[in-house]
Amino acid sequence: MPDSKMDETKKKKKKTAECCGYPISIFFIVVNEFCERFSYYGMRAVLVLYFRYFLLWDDDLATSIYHAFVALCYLTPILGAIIADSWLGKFKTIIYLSIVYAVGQVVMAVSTIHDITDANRDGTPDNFTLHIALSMLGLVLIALGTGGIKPCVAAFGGDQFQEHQSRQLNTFFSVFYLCINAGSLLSTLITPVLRAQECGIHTQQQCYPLAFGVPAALMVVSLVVFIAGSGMYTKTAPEGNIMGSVCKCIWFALNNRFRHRSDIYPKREHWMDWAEEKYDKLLIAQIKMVLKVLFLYIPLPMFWTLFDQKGSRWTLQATTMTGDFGGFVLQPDQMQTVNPILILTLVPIMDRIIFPLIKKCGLNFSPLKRMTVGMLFAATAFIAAALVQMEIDKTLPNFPSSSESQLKVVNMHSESLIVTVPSQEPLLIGSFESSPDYITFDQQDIRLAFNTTPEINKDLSLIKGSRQTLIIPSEPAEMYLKEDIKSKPKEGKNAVRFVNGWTAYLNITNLESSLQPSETSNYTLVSQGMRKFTLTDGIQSCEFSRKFGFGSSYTFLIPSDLFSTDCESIKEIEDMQPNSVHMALQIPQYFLITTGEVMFSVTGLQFSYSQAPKNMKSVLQAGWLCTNAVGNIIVLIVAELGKLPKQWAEYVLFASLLVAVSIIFSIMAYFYTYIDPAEIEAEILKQQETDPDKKKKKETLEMEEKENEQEIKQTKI
Ligand SMILES: CC(C)C[C@H](NC(=O)CN)C(=O)O
Repeated sequence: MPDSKMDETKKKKKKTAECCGYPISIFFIVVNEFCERFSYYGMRAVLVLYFRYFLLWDDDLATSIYHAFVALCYLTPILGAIIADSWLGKFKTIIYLSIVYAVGQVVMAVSTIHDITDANRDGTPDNFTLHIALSMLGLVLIALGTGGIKPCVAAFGGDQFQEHQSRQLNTFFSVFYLCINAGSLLSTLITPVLRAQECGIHTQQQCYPLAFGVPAALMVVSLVVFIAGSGMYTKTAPEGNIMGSVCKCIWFALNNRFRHRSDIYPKREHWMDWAEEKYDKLLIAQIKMVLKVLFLYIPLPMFWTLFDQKGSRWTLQATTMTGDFGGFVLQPDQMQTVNPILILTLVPIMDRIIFPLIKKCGLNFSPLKRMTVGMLFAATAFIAAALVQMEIDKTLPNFPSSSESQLKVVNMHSESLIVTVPSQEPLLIGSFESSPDYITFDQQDIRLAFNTTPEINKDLSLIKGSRQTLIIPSEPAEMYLKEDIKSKPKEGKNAVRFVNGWTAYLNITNLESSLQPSETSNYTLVSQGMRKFTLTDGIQSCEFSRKFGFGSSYTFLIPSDLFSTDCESIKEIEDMQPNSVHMALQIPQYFLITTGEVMFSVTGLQFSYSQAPKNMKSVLQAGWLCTNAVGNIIVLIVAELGKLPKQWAEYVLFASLLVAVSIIFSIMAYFYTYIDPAEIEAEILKQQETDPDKKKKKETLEMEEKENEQEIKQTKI
């Protein structure tokens, strides 16, 4: 860094106003971070639902676009860092990219207003292409904004501290992390509630515009708060195209090393020293510092691979559990809020009690050791998840394998029936009852015999890997097969269907269409809690209520005396038991992974700042965030490729991989020597002032280059 610029920064640093030992300016930065994270996580909380139920994408497309968006959000930091460190400086970069971000959030919110294309006023958008185009544009702008400012805000916060405030600097990173999680916790709780409201101009629909609009407003607030602190910040000037210089310098070092590969040239301490002929010693030293840290980052994505499965695999696991806590009911996706809640409690405990206690015991719990322990905690969390999964597996129905088929028989006939089934004892099925459970067959084609008069023999061709129910209506000869669900219903919901034993058409609330006599409806999904169904044939009606748990499936048999018994004679057949393992069992795994996160992520954030040269702080923050993006990409790949037959086995595999990676990381960390970049930089600057060799080396190189050029010309002639 040129001396004049260093002096300028120092001069500015002297002026910063303090409160309790902290620069006042960081107040604006942490509030800005809180609002920004509220905006980001709030929008993310309802994004998949928007894809699924507004744009009507299928599950796979919705999940893939969601993960691709998250990965993009953690890849764009490198762009933001380059802009900040090389061109605009952190302050301006944060302002400009925050504007892009806010515009993105507004575009996203606009894309969710169904009325803008609902010309026929039926409550569904008429022009999906416009909504998709707007939302994709919004998401790209958001990813650019959120990712772009992310490395700059943390580093800019760090820049506000002076040399004597190193203790406060560490606390700042913890408070910064607290704000991230406070913002994420509040928005994850609030935006789903906003989404559940109904709003609209022509028709009342789920209120996505409000759920996306509030995060957009918070982003504007975040920008205003940041600008409000403008007069108080320490602003370090950008250093010119630093990334360009870094790349050229590395390229030159590699080239020069290759040109001097013969043994006659004396070895140099580091391969980057081969750039000495042309480049500043300071730049070379700075690149060495950055490369050393980036090398150390190589194993880190594995941590995020496990960490980010909270939102996917662990939430899916929660859908096979029960969330009834007596006084309140927790939905499967709400379990994720346990993470920010624990962060808010664990960060102060670690900072104020655990780490000082460890220090008091005389143990050197260095940042890299903390990160290793953090990884081990995350691995243990996955072992805990595997144990919970084993408990769940014990309660799951025995679903058919891909070569098996399963069958249940429902008798709606007025008399009991004896059914002869291949390689089974004959089944006695009472009138208006079903066979006790699904019968599993290895073959697809089976023949059933019924003791009706005359006897009926029925050849069935079952579907492999499926569960089916054979419905025997009041007229047994008209029996038919109906396909059943073969996995737990999504999102912890309950799948219900009705078989119409009433003598006329029936309309049932929540069902798509009316039911003909003897017909079986398709499944409809209902949430946990008390649910009411009104059944009517257009003349008479009655109400049927039932309390549902999580993840069950029922077939309700409607009798011929439906209205005379006021719906009370409806019979339920439990096709799938409700979940019985409690979601509270997930708390230990959340506790372990969050402890791991505090040790790994908060420390990593501090480490990336402290080990970076002054002009590359944002670049290193971006490198740190990229480890997260790579982790997310690994999740995508593993989810696609590595389908293990048992979920618990997959958890154990991930835990083992992380243990292996943490061992490698601890070895790498053992050889890492902590540095004070400012000290090294100052020393080199001092040396350079008195180095007569430098000029000579440059001259020699220039001469060599000229000679080469002449040689080339002569050869051409
Ligand atoms: C760990 C993320 C890369 C950073 C952080 N997330 C959390 O703190 C989640 N507990 C964020 O900045 O969003």
